[in-house]
This record gives sequence, structure tokens and C-alpha cells, in this order.
Amino acid sequence: MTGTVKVLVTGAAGQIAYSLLYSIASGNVFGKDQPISLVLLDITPMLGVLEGVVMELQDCALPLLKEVIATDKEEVAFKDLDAAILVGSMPRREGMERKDLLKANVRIFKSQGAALNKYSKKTVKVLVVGNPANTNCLIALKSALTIPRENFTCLTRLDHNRAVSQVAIRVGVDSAAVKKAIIWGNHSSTQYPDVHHATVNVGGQELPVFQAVKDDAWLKGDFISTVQQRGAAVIKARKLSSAMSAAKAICDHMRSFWHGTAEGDWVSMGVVSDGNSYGIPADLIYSFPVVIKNKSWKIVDGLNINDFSREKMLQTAKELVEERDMALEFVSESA
Ligand SMILES: NC(=O)C1=CN([C@@H]2O[C@H](COP(=O)(O)OP(=O)(O)OC[C@H]3O[C@@H](n4cnc5c(N)ncnc54)[C@H](O)[C@@H]3O)[C@@H](O)[C@H]2O)C=CC1
Ligand SMILES: O=C([O-])CC(=O)C(=O)O
Repeated sequence: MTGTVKVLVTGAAGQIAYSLLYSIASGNVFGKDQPISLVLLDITPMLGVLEGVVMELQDCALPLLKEVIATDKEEVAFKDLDAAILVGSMPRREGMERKDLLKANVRIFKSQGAALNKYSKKTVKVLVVGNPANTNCLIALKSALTIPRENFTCLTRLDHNRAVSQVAIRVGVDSAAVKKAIIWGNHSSTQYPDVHHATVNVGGQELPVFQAVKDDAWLKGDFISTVQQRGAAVIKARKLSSAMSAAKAICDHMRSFWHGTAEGDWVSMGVVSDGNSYGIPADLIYSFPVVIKNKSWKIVDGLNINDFSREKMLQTAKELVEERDMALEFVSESA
């Protein structure tokens, strides 16, 4: 369909997708006048549920939604895509470590990377959400050698939003007042939420977060662990992983990727680490602060990194190197 953006959501019968699809189909992500063709992929046993999701999308009577394709076949799902939001995977349950998921999920992302390579547009923008998101994204990228590495990203915007919100609540301002938070590294408990460069607008005055919060011990302690552990805390409380907030963050991420970042701010995104200036090893999907223009991201360079931050940035990189090496072993075993 000319002029239509073709968007795939995998795991489309799952709980994140249920919170996500309306926003995409109603124009909240790709634009209020952008027609959408929505492709929904899930596994065969979920096709019945998917049928219900399709019915509901139809019943929303959304003028921008030109087409809905529901399928369990990769060759149908990945055809001619402009954007791929890869949510489908095995979710973490209470007590499970993210690494436990690696083996099962590597297989899925290897196959979907190959399908992107074979069937999608070379310009396709890919967002991996399914955990472990960074490493799943790297596996997909490595299975899609004809698509630029820069087109592959993973979701750390939820962590970014959590960090912004914790600071806003602490200072007593709304979340739009907080700018330039950073999530470094892995979307896991080793991630480093960093507000050394962040500012908060208090009564019209732009203050460094450390000055506005006036509690360094909290910013270097409980603030960091609260953001790092937030996913696990939600699972403990809900017995299900974050879905509403994950869907909101997916929309924020894709909207930034599509339309660019706001002047004077940046966003956190898991992107390929090749050529970064922060001493993070290459060939990882690592979360950095990025600015985006014309659908191209650029890592924000030249930030002053103190010893406290550097140690945490390297620690989460080390975990990603271990995850990558383990995942590549699983990939070669399954080859
Ligand atoms: N990066 C992030 O910030 C976040 C990531 N997540 C992750 O997102 C993923 C999805 O979470 P939920 O929607 O809550 O899980 P869910 O279990 O409700 O839904 C997952 C769906 O994926 C489907 N699926 C499984 N294998 C598939 C395949 N090969 N192809 C297509 N679909 C497939 C399942 O059948 C199910 O319908 C999980 O891995 C979760 O850990 C969740 C929250 C935040
Ligand atoms: O840990 C999980 O599976 C859910 C998740 O990623 C999050 O809420 O950040």
C-alpha cells in the first residue's frame, strides 16, 4: 500500500502487545496522518487469541488502520516491513534470572533476524523488546547481514522513563521537567541509571539533578537500585511483567526513532557499540544516550565520566560480553 507504513508486532497475542497495538494503530507513534498496515505474529497455539485481538482492532474503527494481517508464519510476517517491534519471547517469571531465558530466546531471534534479512525492506527499523533484549537484538542483527547494523535497537526507554519519573517524584515536579537522564548498558539489574548530566526544571530554573535533589546518598544508592530492580518489583507485585509501562516506552522509543529527539534532550536506546568513545567494547548492543535526526541515531559524545560512573558502565558491559559469548555458543550449537 503506497504511503502506508508497514509495522510488525511479534508476540501480538501477549500482554504487552495488548497495551501497545491501539497506540500504534491510532497514530500515536508514526504520526497522526500516517496510514498503518499492522502485521501481528504469534505462535500457532495463540492464533485463536490473535483472532480476538484482530476483532478488537477492527472494532476500534480507527481511520489510519488500513490493514491487519495476523499470522504464525515468518515469511508472511516479515514481508516488506518498514518497522519491526519484536516483543514475542518467553517472559521472565518471578524468581527467574534473565540469563535463564537466553537459550530459549536466542533461537527465536536468530530465526527472526534471518527472516528480516530475507523478506523485509533494507531500511527496516527494528526494536527488540523480548528479554534478554540487548543480546536478543545482537543475535537478530548478526542473522541479518544485509540490513545495516544501525537499524537494530533494543528497548531501554522503560528504564529511562523509570529514572526520569523517580527523580520527578523526589523533586515534586512533573516528569517533563527532567531532561538528559541516561541508562548505560544492559536492560538488566546491572544497568547504570546515571543522572550526573541530567537537569530538572524547578520553578522555571534549570538545575542539575544533584543540586535539585540535594541527597547524593539517595542518587548514588536507592535511586539506582530502584530503577535497576523495577522490573523484578513489578513482577513480584503483579505476578506478571510490566506491560502498560513497557508499551508506553515502546511507543516513546519508536516515535523518537521515526521523528527524532527534541532539541536540548536525548534518549536512552540500546544500539550497536561499535566506535563509541566511552571505552565500551565493540559488537555489543549497549544502551547509550543518543540523539536522533532523519531516522539516524548518534551516540552523545564527550560527556565527562567520573570514576563512580565508569566502574558501573564497565560492569554492565562485562555482563553483556558474557551474555553475547553464551548466546553465540547457543547459536553455534543450534546451527
Ligand atoms: N525490554 C524491556 O524493557 C521489557 C521487556 N519485556 C519482555 O517482553 C517480552 C514479552 O512480554 P509479555 O508481552 O509480557 O509476554 P507474554 O507472555 O504476555 O507474551 C509473549 C507472547 O509472545 C509469543 N511468542 C513466543 N514465541 C514467539 C515467537 N517465536 N514468535 C512470535 N511470538 C512468540 C507468545 O505466544 C506470547 O503471546 C518478555 O520477554 C518480557 O520479559 C517486558 C517488559 C519490559
Ligand atoms: O524483567 C522483565 O522480564 C520485565 C522487564 O524487562 C522490565 O519490566 O523491565
